Amino acid sequence: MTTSTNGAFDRKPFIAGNWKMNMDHVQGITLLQKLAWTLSDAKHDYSRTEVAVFPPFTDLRGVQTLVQGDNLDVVYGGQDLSQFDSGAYTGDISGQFLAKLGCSYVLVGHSERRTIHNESDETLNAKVHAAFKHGVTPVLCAGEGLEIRQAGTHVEHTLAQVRAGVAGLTNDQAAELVVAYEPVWAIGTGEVAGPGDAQELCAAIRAELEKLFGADVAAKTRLLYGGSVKANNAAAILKEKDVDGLLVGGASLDPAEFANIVRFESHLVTD
Ligand SMILES: O=C[C@H](O)COP(=O)(O)O
Repeated sequence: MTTSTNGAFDRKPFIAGNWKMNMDHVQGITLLQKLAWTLSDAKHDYSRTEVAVFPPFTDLRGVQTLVQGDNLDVVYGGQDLSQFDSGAYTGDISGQFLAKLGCSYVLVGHSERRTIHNESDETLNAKVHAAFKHGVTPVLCAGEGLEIRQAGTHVEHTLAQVRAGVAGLTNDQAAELVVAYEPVWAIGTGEVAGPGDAQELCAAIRAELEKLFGADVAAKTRLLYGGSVKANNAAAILKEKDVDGLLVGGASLDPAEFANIVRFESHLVTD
């Protein structure tokens, strides 16, 4: 993450909490209230760092009501969407429904969807297009498992997932897209990829986007790192040039911890 001479970030930092299958709709409201109070007490500047939460589908209506009722600057999104608009797809959720609930974002291709639900690159590309069709910005997730990391093919593996996910996007869509690099071996394990690992992959993804869409587009696309992020490692990862934000799992369930991650700027050590 680099800043220009006036102290503005090249791309607006994006700190996102993925609640996964945690927090029922009552617990979710309490969590979001506590997070908003904590950030308000700390006078968090939302115009400087965007804050997003990704609750389970069943929480979204309550989150929408709280955000609207209390005028919160927190944005929110779904953890998945269907590639289809409507119809006989039992259990699936249309991007149209997410848009109607005020979702700004939707996760696409989280490793837990790729592995547990066997979602293919082709399906995920259709989901990316479905999100844009309904006016919801996709956060496309990509990253390698441990065996691929050990074999040393993690860069090519991740880039192949990204290429498949962004196929057919317009330049405007590619600029709006968010991509999250999440090495599977670092998710929920306590194993954190070092800042250098996060930078290596984010730089490679940006270079790939530049090849596909041009330098102007690639300079706008925000790239996140996710995998065992905590308040004590967030700032170091975000200091890396091509890392524009974080996708946080477990630590986003603790409002104090997550608020500290959001407030990474106060932990930045100047060289
Ligand atoms: O979506 C979030 C990532 O899967 C990271 O989860 P984690 O922070 O619990 O490792």
